[in-house]
Amino acid sequence: MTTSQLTEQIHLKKSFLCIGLDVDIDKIPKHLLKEEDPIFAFNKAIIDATHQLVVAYKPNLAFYEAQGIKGFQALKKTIDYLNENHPEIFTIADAKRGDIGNTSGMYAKAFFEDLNFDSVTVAPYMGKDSVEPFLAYENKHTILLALTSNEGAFDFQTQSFDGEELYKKVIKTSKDWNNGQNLMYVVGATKAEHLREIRHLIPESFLLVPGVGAQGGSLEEVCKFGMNRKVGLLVNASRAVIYASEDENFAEAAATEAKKLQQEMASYL
Ligand SMILES: O=c1ccn([C@@H]2O[C@H](COP(=O)(O)O)[C@@H](O)[C@H]2O)c(=O)[nH]1
Repeated sequence: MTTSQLTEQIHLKKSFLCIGLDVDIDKIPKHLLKEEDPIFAFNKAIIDATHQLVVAYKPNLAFYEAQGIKGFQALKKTIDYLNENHPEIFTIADAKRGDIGNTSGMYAKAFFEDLNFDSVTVAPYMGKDSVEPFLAYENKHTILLALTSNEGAFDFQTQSFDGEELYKKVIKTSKDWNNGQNLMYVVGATKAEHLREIRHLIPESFLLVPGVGAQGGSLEEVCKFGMNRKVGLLVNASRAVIYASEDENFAEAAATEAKKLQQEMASYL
């Protein structure tokens, strides 16, 4: 999917909401446990109930890897279900990968060819040759961790080296990498006050913004400081949406929470 197609969807749906499919088997409604594949059954119900309200879904790989082969099968079924039924929805493998070049090439092949995600999150700290294998894929997107939503972001990312904060150095340096037009960046909603400066560095890039909902980030502030003339934002909420209810009505409850976020987003567009 191209970024223009993604922007079209944002305007069509009046939404830049991404739902995080972070499925913890211990948190899903108990009646689903008798299904052959409870994780996929949960995801399918959430997708069926919310797809008109969102422009992206983001399964976080940790939740699937934690379930071994069954988790991988559920992930594969989920991405296939999305690509077959909702090809207009942007998909993000939140995997935070990155390694020496030939290994990164294998990660890129796994997420872009085999699983056919539109994008994957990548850690920048092994540098250019660890990221460029992802960037080489046309119409696929590499979402680089810039300023993350967690407290530990202050340990390294906001520390100054040669008078410049490390996350800014990451952003500036990455712009010169081959196929840098395929980059997007992760900026936590909990760090919204940094978005104005980030927008000076990358006025046109899409930002994936996790941290509203369970982590307490403000959607209003994210929009105030982070929105560009083409919107340029994908705001993620996982737990606050998918675990809105533990009962049989969990998918409707998720849709209600997603609708609240979508309506607030519509008011900022
Ligand atoms: O800086 C980051 C990068 C990634 N994440 C991921 O986003 C979701 C957030 O989940 P919530 O339940 O809405 O808090 C989760 O998959 C994180 O691993 C992030 O939170 N911050």
